[in-house]
Amino acid sequence: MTLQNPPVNSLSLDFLTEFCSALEKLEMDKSCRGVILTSGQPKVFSAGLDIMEMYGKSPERCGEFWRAVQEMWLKLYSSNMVIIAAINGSSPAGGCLMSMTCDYRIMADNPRYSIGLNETQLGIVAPFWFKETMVNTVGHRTTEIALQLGQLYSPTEALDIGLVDKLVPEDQIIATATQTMTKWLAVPDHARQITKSMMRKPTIDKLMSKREPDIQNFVSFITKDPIQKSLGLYLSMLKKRKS
Ligand SMILES: CCCCCCCCCCC/C=C/C(=O)SCCNC(=O)CCNC(=O)[C@H](O)C(C)(C)COP(=O)(O)OP(=O)(O)OC[C@H]1O[C@@H](n2cnc3c(N)ncnc32)[C@H](O)[C@@H]1OP(=O)(O)O
Repeated sequence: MTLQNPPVNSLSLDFLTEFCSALEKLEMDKSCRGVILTSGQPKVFSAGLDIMEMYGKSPERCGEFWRAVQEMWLKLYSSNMVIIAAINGSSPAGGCLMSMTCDYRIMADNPRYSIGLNETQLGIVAPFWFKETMVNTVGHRTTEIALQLGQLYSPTEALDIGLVDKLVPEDQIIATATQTMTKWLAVPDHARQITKSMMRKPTIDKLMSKREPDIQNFVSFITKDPIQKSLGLYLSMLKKRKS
């Protein structure tokens, strides 16, 4: 699957809806046992959640957006397929979350790229299921530091902490992902799928049982004046940096 939402693959409501529907089709297709997730945009895997979906929007619209974010995470994290992330660009916040739901992460070895959950840098807070996905990936202590600082890691740093599994030159990323997929698909599906589910079920069940309160939490948090102000400042910083 190639992410194509120019310029930076930000995760808008429409894009998330389209993504989930495409993933569901693959999940139901018995001939599809694995997916390589990559970006069709230069330099960026995904810029994370579309900040415009959280800025100046009605509570109803924010709730609809958050349900779509939950759906994307649930579909990816609980997929029966082998999902390999070929991270061919920067992957902050929601982009990092998306990468962490995959079974294996291969990143392009380019020091200009970065990956991490940088929410606190925007004045917002990564919800419990973002946090738990990271704990499940790199452990508790590393997550505590990463989340409080809103740390973005270079590919080499990400490899050191286990946030990605392998670094390769960018032009070898798909070939490496394909070789890796062959190895993963050599394991009998049922045994691998049960094992994957055993590892991830507690985190998935926790969000499933708290979906509505999590949406309400998000809406009440994101629509608060000081949070809207922080997002506005961050957006103007992004635009200014460009000029
Ligand atoms: C008590 C607890 C309660 C908890 C309740 C929940 C709380 C809320 C949780 C919310 C979780 C949020 C998760 C997120 O994912 S937030 C998004 C974070 N993303 C970022 O910080 C990335 C920002 N972008 C960048 O750093 C760069 O754009 C990037 C490195 C990705 C690419 O750089 P590049 O130089 O190639 O491109 P530009 O910066 O020039 O960007 C091009 C245009 O795209 C716009 N842009 C970029 N990122 C976003 C985005 N995420 N959303 C919307 N728009 C984005 C950028 O402004 C440029 O626009 P213009 O061309 O119009 O200037």
